[in-house]
Amino acid sequence: MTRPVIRHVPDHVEGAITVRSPAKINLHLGVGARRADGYHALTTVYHAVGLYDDLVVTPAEQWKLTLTAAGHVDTDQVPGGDDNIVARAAALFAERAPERVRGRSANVHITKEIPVAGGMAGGSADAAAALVALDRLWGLHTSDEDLVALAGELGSDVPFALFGGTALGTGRGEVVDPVPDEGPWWWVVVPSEEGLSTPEVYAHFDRLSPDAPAEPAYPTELLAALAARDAVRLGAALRNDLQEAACDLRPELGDVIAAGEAAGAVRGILSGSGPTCVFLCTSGDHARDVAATLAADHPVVLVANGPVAGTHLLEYA
Ligand SMILES: C[C@@](CO)(OP(=O)(O)O)[C@H](O)COP(=O)(O)OP(=O)(O)OC[C@H]1O[C@@H](n2ccc(N)nc2=O)[C@H](O)[C@@H]1O
Ligand SMILES: Nc1ncnc2c1ncn2[C@@H]1O[C@H](COP(=O)(O)OP(=O)(O)O)[C@@H](O)[C@H]1O
Repeated sequence: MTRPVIRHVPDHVEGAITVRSPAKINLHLGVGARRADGYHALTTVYHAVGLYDDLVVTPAEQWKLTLTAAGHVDTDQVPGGDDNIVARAAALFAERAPERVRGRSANVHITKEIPVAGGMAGGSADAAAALVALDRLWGLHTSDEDLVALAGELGSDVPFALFGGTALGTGRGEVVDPVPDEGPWWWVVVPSEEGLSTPEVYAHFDRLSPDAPAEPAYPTELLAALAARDAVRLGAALRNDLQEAACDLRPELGDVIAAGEAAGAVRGILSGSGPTCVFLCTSGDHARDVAATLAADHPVVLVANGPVAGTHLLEYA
């Protein structure tokens, strides 16, 4: 581990613990051919931005999961039972450390700001927060290395939520190496009312790109632009190999990207598998100007900066 991934979380807490996890965008999403295990080889540059989900976790006799959300979040799309990725995180601990988890449960309340099925890894953020909070609440003392490994079992994007910042993702996205990035970069975020399914976008990518290379494109110029702290250069280097497939499934996304660029953004790009579109701006004021223009035609327009911290503690009792 090149640096601690979880900031300021004590090893063990007795009462309630509130853990925060950020959304991500992909500054570079190089997608290779589908592998034998069904996943696609990726070379991606993850970037954590300031939209967050918070989990409040308290000890309880029986498991209970509740949810509240910002107005732009479609909570109907979030499963309440065993399919919720937070419940899957708890089940994974129970499977790996049955004698230590036996007899323990928790109440988990999620406060969601990250759009659901939006390509911003909101579920992954919740999973990362749950791993950290339940580990502390149940006194499991899981090492950072093991938490990252468990995160990778829950989803390809989950390890990055633990790291935050800006990082290179390889493998199927679960191998995370932090990249120096002093930022700040300013983004306008335009979610869609209806989410897009990540597997469907990857499947459509396969149809459109039957000859995708085994080795995805490497982001040499993008990493240089980050180091140079040059927004125009960074804008030109943004790349998302899933964008064509997502825009083919949802043609209106091309119009959203064009509208943001017409409003003066340095560059617009799809976030992950979409449908959220993000727009690079040169400053906070510039982002607010672009957001104000876009807000005339789009019901939800947010401003966020990055890079921000990965999963971290807000408070505990
Ligand atoms: C596209 C990306 C880009 O960062 O993000 P989102 O748009 O979902 O946020 C990720 O690759 C999504 O990661 P995540 O959402 O964790 O995916 P997983 O749960 O691991 O996998 C869900 C499904 O996505 C497809 N999948 C995922 C990762 C990958 N490298 N290749 C794939 O083909 C597979 O069909 C898999 O069954
Ligand atoms: N805690 C959770 N928050 C959001 N979605 C969840 C959660 N648990 C399970 N899901 C499921 O995961 C799917 C993908 O959600 P999400 O992580 O928000 O999007 P994306 O993969 O596009 O970044 C949702 O459609 C939902 O069915």
